Amino acid sequence: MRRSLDEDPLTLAIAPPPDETYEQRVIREAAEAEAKRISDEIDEQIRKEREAEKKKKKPVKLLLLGQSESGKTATLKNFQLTYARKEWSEERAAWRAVIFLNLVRNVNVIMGHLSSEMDDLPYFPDDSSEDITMVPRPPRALARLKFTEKHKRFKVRLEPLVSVQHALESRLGTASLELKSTSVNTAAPFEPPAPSNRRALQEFSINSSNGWKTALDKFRTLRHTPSRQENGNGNGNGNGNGNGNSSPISTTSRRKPKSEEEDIVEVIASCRDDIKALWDDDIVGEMLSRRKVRLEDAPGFFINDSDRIANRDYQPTDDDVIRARLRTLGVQEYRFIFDHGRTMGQEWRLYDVGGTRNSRGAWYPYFDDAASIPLTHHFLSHFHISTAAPVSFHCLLIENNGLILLLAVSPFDEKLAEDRRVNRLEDSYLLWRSVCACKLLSRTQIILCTSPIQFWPQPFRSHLVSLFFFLFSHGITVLNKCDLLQAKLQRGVRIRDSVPSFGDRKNDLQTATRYFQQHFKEISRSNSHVQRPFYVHLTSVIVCVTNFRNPGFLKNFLAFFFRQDTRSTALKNPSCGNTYGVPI
Ligand SMILES: Nc1nc2c(ncn2[C@@H]2O[C@H](COP(=O)(O)OP(=O)(O)OP(=O)(O)O)[C@@H](O)[C@H]2O)c(=O)[nH]1
Ligand SMILES: [Mg+2]
Repeated sequence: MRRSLDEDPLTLAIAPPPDETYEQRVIREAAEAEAKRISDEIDEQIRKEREAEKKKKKPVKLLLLGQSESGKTATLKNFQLTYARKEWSEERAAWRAVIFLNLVRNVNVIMGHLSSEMDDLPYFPDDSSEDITMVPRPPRALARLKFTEKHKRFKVRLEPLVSVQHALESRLGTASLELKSTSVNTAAPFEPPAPSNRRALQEFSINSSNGWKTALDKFRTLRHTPSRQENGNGNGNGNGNGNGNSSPISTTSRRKPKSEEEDIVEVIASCRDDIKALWDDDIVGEMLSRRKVRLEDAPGFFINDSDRIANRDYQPTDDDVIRARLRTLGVQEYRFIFDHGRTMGQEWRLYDVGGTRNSRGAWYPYFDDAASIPLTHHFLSHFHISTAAPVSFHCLLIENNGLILLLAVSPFDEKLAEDRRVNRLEDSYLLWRSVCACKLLSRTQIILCTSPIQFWPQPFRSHLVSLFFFLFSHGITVLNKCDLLQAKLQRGVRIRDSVPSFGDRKNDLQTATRYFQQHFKEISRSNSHVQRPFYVHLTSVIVCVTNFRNPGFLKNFLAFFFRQDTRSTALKNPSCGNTYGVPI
């Protein structure tokens, strides 16, 4: 049975009264129009919010690549420091152990050299399978150094730091140990793995549970859960358990973790004056220079800060954390929700990889934008590359997002830690060439950094991410490890001695950076399947300072970061790049 329209209860309810006057009708219709306007406004608002939500939800994914020690993790830390401050400050204290380890390890390196020099022996750092011919030895023609009682005392007093190093290493896990050798002898691991290098892939897993986060977590857990451990010992009090004084820390010690940590701090603090005296000692300085040991340029160098760090109350500063060195293992995924700034609420996923040659095989799956299996943290931690897993199965991470390749030019005269036969710069060239030639990446914009931005003055650091936004759209070279490069050149290290093709060019920063950039550009041009735009930007602190003397640069630099629409302007106008970049 059909009801007539007049009988519909809703229609009846909203129908105007039958005796409505003309004035009443005008008022009613105006009210209805106003209600509709408000309703439309609300709908529009909801639509906009949904759109914004959709945009916001799409995370920005960024893959950080580069050889070991090129500064990938330092770059990641810069992101975190700038845009996820809460997480950063929660984590900062846990870096104390890493910084202690970095400090102690450097002291132990000096002590190793000192002992062998005093005994007139060559020194082989750690248990590395170092080629004897590559170990720097003092020239025989020089007179023997005059060691005194003071040096003997250093040996005795700083001896406990060896055990401290081992204790810290065992706490922090594999990431705290630098790789000393590898069976992989190629810089280009991203070709689909041939049977011959599948073995290398097997050596590690893609795992988010073995990186610095986990290393730090281990340390944090130990610090925050003393009571559980203490119960086992039948004594509920963490202090004064009669284990004595600053005796060397034993890795096999069964003492409570909290007191072990206190012991570590105690030993380091008690060695403070000797560390300083050792570093300031002229004979030791002469010995290191004869042996061509430049600890100041090495990752995680903190001896100059030992007064502050070898201290019971020491708490790491932001700079300390960025300078701290802990190797990345496998592939690590980090998620940041930016907690302020223009991109507040935006989720970023950064993928930090291990850069040693034997780790690079793990990068390949991350280039694959053919498949699109969503990758979660959980998934990562259970995903292993094995000889059985076909590479095509590996999943997309980078969709239409970016990739930052960090290549250091400053170690032009250094060797890879994992393969002492390979020059670092040569490895960088090979790496860059294979990334350019990689078909999977042929349409990916690549950001080539020659080091992270960690040594920028603080005010400029906060623009790091904005810079990367810009770089995303370009595929740009950022030459950024100029602090070390310049220091090296100023000390008189000649590039041509390590890079013969550099020839008789001027041995200064500007000439060197131009030369290296040109080389990278040539490699890109001759190896890329699809030509990429190639701009060069100098971003290290030293170059920044130089550039800031140029008002044009400063104006553009600031305008670029502070104006909402500058990014698109810069994109439309390629000459913009030259204002603060270097045309080559
Ligand atoms: N002086 C100087 N030191 C840098 C620079 N970039 C990185 N470092 C230091 O070099 C060390 C290595 O940097 P990381 O960020 O750990 O290198 P990585 O690329 O993550 O290395 P892997 O994890 O082994 O692949 C750290 O102690 C950094 O503080 C730079 O531009 N100048
Ligand atoms: Mg790293």
